[in-house]
Amino acid sequence: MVIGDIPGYGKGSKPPPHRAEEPIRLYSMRFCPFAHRVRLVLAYKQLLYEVVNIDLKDKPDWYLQVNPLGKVPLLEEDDNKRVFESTNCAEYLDDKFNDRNKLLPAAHPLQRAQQKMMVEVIHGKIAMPHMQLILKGADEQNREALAKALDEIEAMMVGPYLFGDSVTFVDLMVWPWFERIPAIEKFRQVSMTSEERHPQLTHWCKLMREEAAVQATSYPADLYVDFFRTRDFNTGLSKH
Ligand SMILES: N[C@@H](CCC(=O)N[C@@H](CS)C(=O)NCC(=O)O)C(=O)O
Repeated sequence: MVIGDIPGYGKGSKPPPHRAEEPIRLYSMRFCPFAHRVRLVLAYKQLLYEVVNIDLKDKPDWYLQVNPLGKVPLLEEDDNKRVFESTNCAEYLDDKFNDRNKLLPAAHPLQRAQQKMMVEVIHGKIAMPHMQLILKGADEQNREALAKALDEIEAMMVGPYLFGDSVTFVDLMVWPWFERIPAIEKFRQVSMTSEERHPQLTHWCKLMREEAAVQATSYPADLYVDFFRTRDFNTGLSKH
């Protein structure tokens, strides 16, 4: 697969016709961590799907009819069923294809709720406040703040995986940000994590990299670095 060369549909384009052989379509942007969540679930469930990348800087008018918010990810099935919001897409796929690699326990409403809360806490603690700041320009204070947030996440871990002894919804929903840490370290030439300080998270990252779904959806650090170089961190926009 040539990841670096898939074009995004921009203004003036026409919506591509559905392909019968891939009944699920994912509207995406190659480097979007929220879309990455959905790619992980699709791969974990071993589902066939088609990707339509949208040029978020120059969105086609037709995409605003697909998603009134104009955001990716969005799932669309051949019968025009549409689902957006990444965690909603993940839960939808998990429930619809509930005979394959279940992520959220069907019979445990409290555990389902706990997993969803854990995703929000982890994402809220690392992604927005600290990783974004370090991407804009790392300083020692930002790095220590991220390390402290990782201390708290490590303290929340229940097993070798984030919510127990096997992959769950939580692992797949937060992995996109952890996959980007080595790339951010390379881009800003900083060290954000260490095995000494976060042994359990380091071990979890190793386990996650062994997962087939992670391998099928992961990009090399250099590809992220190339993307970061094109990005305007004040507006959040990039050429992709
Ligand atoms: N809460 C949304 C966030 C999705 C999101 O922010 N996607 C970004 C790309 S990474 C986007 O579509 N940005 C374009 C825009 O906001 O117009 C989700 O979880 O799906």
